[in-house]
Amino acid sequence: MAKKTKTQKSSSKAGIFFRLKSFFTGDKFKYTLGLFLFVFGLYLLVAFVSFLIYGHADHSKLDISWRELIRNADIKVQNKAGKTGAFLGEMFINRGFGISSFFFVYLLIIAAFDLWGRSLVKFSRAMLFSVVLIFWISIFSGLLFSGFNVNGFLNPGGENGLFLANWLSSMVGNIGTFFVLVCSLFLIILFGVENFIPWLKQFFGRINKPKAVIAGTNEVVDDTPGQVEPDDSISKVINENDLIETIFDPDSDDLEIEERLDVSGARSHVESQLSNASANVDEGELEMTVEKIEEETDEDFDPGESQEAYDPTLDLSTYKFPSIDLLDDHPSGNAEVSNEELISNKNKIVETLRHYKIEITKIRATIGPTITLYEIVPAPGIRIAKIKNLEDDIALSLAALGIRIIAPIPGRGTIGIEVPNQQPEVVSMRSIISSKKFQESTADLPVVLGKTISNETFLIDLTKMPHILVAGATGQGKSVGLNAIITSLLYKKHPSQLKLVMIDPKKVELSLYSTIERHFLAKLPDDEEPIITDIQKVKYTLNSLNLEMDMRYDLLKKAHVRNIKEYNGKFTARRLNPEKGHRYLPYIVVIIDEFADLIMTAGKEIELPIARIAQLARAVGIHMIIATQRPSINIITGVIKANFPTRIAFKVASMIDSRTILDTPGANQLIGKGDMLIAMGSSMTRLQCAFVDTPEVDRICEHIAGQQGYPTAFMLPEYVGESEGGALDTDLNNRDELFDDAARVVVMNQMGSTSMIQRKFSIGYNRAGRIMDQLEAAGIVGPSEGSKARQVLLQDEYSLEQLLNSL
Ligand SMILES: Nc1ncnc2c1ncn2[C@@H]1O[C@H](COP(=O)(O)OP(=O)(O)OP(=O)(O)O)[C@@H](O)[C@H]1O
Repeated sequence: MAKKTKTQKSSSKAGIFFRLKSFFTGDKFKYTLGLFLFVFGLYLLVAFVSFLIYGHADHSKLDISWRELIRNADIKVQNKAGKTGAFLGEMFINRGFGISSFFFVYLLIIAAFDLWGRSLVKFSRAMLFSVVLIFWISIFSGLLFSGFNVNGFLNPGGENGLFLANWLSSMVGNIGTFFVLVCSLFLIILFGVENFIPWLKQFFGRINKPKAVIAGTNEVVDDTPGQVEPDDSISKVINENDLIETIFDPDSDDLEIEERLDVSGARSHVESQLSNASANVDEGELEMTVEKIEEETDEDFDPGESQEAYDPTLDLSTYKFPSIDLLDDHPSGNAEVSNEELISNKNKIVETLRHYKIEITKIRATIGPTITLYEIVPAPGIRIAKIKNLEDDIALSLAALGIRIIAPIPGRGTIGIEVPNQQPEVVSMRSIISSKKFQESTADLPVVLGKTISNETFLIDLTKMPHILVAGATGQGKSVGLNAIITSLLYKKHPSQLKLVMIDPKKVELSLYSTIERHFLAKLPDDEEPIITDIQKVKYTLNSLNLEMDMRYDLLKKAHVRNIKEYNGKFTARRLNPEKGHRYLPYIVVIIDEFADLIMTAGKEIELPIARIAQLARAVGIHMIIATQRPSINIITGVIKANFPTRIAFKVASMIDSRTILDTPGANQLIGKGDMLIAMGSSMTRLQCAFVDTPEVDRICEHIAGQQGYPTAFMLPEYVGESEGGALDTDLNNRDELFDDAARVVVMNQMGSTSMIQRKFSIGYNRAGRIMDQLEAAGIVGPSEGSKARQVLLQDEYSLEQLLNSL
């Protein structure tokens, strides 16, 4: 009996304790305290500002004894916060820390918002820096105003500041105190201001940047954009954005070559060279100079050097980036378009148009790697649609395939006729990897695809795309295109920064990358093959990527950041604690080569996880590139299309296919062998895709695989298929031994997240999922809400303990 009473007493004590605890950790208390701090902060602000304005007038009153001040209502002060305000101003500002006391107002207000669950800044950090700044400013002001009061009453450093300043200068002298203050200010900025170091580096980099010297001359040119006048010395050089335009007079056979020099781009002129392989050709009255543009390259470029060394790369600190020598220089020279070809094409275009009574005032040709763009300016009054309709007639008269009319060319006020060159140029991967644009790119996931019609290297940042759909009939360059994308990434990214998920139902296309498994590939824990070829495994992998995405979102939320870049920035600045589950997040690029096979076999089971990744994964650094030979509407469904804003089309069989992929005709008129169109939003660009052959890819993979790698491939979270996971253990008599602890964690954090349980207890996803189901069955959390955390149904630990006792 006595024992029972004792137990009852102790359980009622525990009850009071829990009730008190849950009151002080409960929302009501937080909101009330928050309100109190906020109002007090505002009051203090009014008191301080009034003190600065009216302190002079109130000063004499503050000498009266405090008891008298309280008792005698006739004693009035001008401070808008009354006598208390005047007193607080005197205590905080004059006797305390001077004007830096305003930081107390700041701290009160951010503390209030923190309690209301709307963190303006991280409180502990703000607190630390405020305290440091309070001391710094008060000492500085104490030193500056030592010996006199502003306005006869104000002590800007406060008594504490004055005391510390006096003490410091007695120890190290006024000069020493000044140095101490300057050094400490530097440290405050160093630790307090994000990105201060990169800014500093950039600043010193700018000061130290050597002046560039034009090759072969002694001329020194400042490397600042827009500074160089187009004088004789630079008119000989041309950068990669410059192009040679051939301007024709439509009525004569004369050919006038014009060099268009981009003055704004002149800074790169000094490093680039135009090889003036000039040839004068006499053809009757025609005199013509043919010039070849050589795009600037830097064969000595070692991508390894351009990488900023930062923490995650230290895992494999000896990793050497592939060198440019692993790539071949597929010799085909530059665009070999003869003058005869240019003139004959021009004549045929003009004649065909004349035949249909279309007069033109100007015609201009721009020679690209595989096609030449003839731009025409029609005479006034000619309808554009009329020219557009002549596509087939012009193709017939030129006896060439792949003619495309762009009417009008956006932003140029001309009509473009793209005519394939008789001898197309192969754009080697080597030439574009060594291009200045790629080398100097600061994009997070830079991808060089090839060259535009004006011989510019075309570079995209995959993080901005953010997912790409690639289509093209068989043999038109799709696989080469995918290899070009992967190669670009491998040349710029360290294994710690990038992971590739390779899905290849055709089993042959991506198999050559299996050797870089331990460096760049990601797979499911129980997968043997790093390249996923089996449909069932593809389903699991895509679902697992969804889980990875959800886990990454949880981490981003915990870190109060919006995207992977900010998250990794914070992580590398050591502002996120790995013990709390934070980790460096590599970008994940998912590559699917033959998407049609997957959709035909598994339909929605494939389409839905892909669509979900495509909709949500951009912010967490997961990007997808999916390729198909069969761009029909049952493969590229509306859902897929809506979520893949960037689409690449190699030559396709029909106009319908072109419409399916690009929403417009055009891809059916391409000439194959890497000739492609890339649509990004409303803009469309024709490119010659870079060519990278299988032996080159092999060499790159060998180079990477020969180096020290991680012990395994990057492991994606374990995913249990519905068939296996259907019989989840929700029998509460058979609870997991971590059930009680997991319940406490969930209630304490008020967050029903499986990945949180997984992290806290270092258990696999399956077990964490099972515990979550048991928590649901016990009524502790609500049902699953997809990617969102589940609702927690118990508000405090006291109710939880009661429930656990009753189970
Ligand atoms: N960018 C390019 N430059 C020059 N030639 C190219 C280019 N791309 C592809 N080719 C040529 O076309 C051939 C077929 O290319 P690729 O293997 O990429 O086609 P595909 O579209 O992937 O075909 P499939 O769908 O059957 O795999 C290559 O072997 C090469 O000879």
